[in-house]
Amino acid sequence: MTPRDPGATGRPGLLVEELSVDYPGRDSPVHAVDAVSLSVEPGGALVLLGESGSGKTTLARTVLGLPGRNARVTGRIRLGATDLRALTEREFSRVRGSRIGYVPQDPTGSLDPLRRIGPQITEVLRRHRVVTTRRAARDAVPGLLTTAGIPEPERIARSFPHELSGGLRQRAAIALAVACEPELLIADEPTTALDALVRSQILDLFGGLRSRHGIAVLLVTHDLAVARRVGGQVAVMRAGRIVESGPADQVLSRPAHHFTAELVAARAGARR
Ligand SMILES: Nc1ncnc2c1ncn2[C@@H]1O[C@H](COP(=O)(O)OP(=O)(O)OP(=O)(O)O)[C@@H](O)[C@H]1O
Repeated sequence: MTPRDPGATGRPGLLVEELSVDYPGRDSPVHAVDAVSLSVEPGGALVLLGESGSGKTTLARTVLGLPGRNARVTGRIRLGATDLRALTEREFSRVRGSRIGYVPQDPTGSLDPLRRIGPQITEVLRRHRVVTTRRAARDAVPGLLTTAGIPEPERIARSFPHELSGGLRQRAAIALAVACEPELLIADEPTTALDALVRSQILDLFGGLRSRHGIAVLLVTHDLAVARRVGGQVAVMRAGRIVESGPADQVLSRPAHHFTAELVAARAGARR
């Protein structure tokens, strides 16, 4: 991957304005996301922090263009100069994987269990025309696996997902997500299934992708420790709304909103 100057465009990588997502409910609509505005600049990180059901995943999936068929979406979403809400489904499928990478909680959600890691990456590179020949795609694989912190990339490229540890599988999923050098990487609870050491290593990897490649990271978590480790900005969500946002160390050390204070206190209580 080539380094990109994080501030080169001088404009926010991702800009979300007044975004609302409703689903039909039994009696009245469910306001899963309610008039949310946020931005993530190139090379920056925004952690969406909140309890289960607060709307984090719905927000992330809507930015990915996958809010669900029954969703009613209003508001604006821009990536660089592109109005994502104006794209057709066909146009959006070209943006996903090339300009927006996605890392799910469970890497088996993005890796094909029946194919070796290497061919999965070459297929993405060729589908999005990052390279034109099979040979060039194959040559790019070890470097991409190395970028994702994978040792022995040639051996891993020949492995099937089930032959890898959970941490290596998640790294392979990250390599797949950043293969086309996206401007934005969306990660939804990417470390929940991993042990503490591997979790820290993966979160540090996101830091490297930000600083060295200028990728903007939008990370969804319910875990305060993850938000602290990622650093950057935090937006605390509750019932579809952002109740507080700002630099992670500030928001998590000196919360201004009582709900954030409760989250911090609950975490401190759980550690005692
Ligand atoms: N496709 C859907 N149809 C109907 N309601 C939905 C749909 N997707 C999400 N919701 C509702 O939207 C609200 C927000 O859910 P969402 O999954 O975004 O929260 P979350 O903060 O990501 O929680 P979790 O961490 O448990 O995934 C919930 O009330 C959920 O039931």
